[in-house]
Amino acid sequence: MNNLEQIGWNQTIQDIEKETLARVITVQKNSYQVTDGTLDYMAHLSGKFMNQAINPLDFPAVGDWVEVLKLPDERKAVINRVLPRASQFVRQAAGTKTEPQIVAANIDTVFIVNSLNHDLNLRRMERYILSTYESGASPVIVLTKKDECSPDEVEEVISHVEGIAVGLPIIPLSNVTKEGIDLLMEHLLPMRTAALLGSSGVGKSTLVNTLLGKEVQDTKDIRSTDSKGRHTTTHREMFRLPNGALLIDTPGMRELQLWEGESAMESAFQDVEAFEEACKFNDCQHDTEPGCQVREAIENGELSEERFQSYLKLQRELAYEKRRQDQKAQLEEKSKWKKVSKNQRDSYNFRKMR
Ligand SMILES: Nc1nc2c(ncn2[C@@H]2O[C@H](COP(=O)(O)OP(=O)(O)OP(=O)(O)O)[C@@H](O)[C@H]2O)c(=O)[nH]1
Ligand SMILES: [Zn+2]
Repeated sequence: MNNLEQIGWNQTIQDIEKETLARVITVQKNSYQVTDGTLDYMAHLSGKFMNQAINPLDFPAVGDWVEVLKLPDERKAVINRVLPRASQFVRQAAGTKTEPQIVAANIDTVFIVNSLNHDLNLRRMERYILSTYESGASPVIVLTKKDECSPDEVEEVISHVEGIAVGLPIIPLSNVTKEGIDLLMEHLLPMRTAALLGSSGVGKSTLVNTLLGKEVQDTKDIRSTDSKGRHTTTHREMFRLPNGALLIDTPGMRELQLWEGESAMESAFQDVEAFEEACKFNDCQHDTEPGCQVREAIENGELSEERFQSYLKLQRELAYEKRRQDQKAQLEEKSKWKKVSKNQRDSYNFRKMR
């Protein structure tokens, strides 16, 4: 097996020398850790890269394929280029700036992890499904802690989840008894990349350990008895499973917010949009209009009021985001024209002076 195949490379690209390719496994501020499938390297961005990168999305993220210059003796590398991405998770950077930030790249499947035994938040799950579709990856719903529930309880949770995760695989499992892990493995194929998404405490780190068959990710239990400062060492964010599948578990995925998602809404809310399309009037507000299929679906129980409200709320948020982005684009356009016209003035003044 070629060493790049070990980190998910399954294509041939003629214009790159294979030896110079690596995959980003950890990002910490301006320092990167990359792997060529055999060795890990500490990497930084080359001057050439810095000169070309203008957009925050140009910078490498966990899962990115990068073209590097390797210094094998020192286990160091210089990143020259980020290869085009098959998928990308984007979130807004912290603070008030309307700036996108890339969380992870080249993910094929996202495991949306929830615990079966408490705090099942369907609205949050809808958001995760939406974010996953937005990124270009496929969602799979994972329900942990099956060992703590009776079969009836498991069935009940699944029936709730089925109502919102339309057509998606739903996998109940236990990290304790390992029941259901084999079903999860069907979505962890060699050379493909999966990532974990879900709230704190649902069992993501435990799942990583289960899948790797060893303790690599600290779990809650351990962390609480932990002395301070132990986590200053680099925390790996991408793992290779024994079968060759790759698994991304990055803290960035836990703070996702919505960013551009109109087409994703269609996928995540197919059921609601189908009712909407059937309304008698094109501009139906789903309020008191005659022939409103949305209201009818809610009344006869085909659609839950909560899901419809959640759909409206997410739509409003997306509209708000879009306005903010448009505003920002307008401002940028303005300042660009200011610069252009200043240049024109300058050259005009220059001609006059001659
Ligand atoms: N009974 C049972 N407990 C589990 C299972 N999976 C995880 N746990 C426990 O749940 C707690 C939280 O698990 P973690 O793996 O730390 O959760 P996490 O999602 O990684 O949490 P963060 O790191 O805060 O995001 C730990 O005490 C685990 O031992 C399971 O399938 N069954
Ligand atoms: Zn209607």
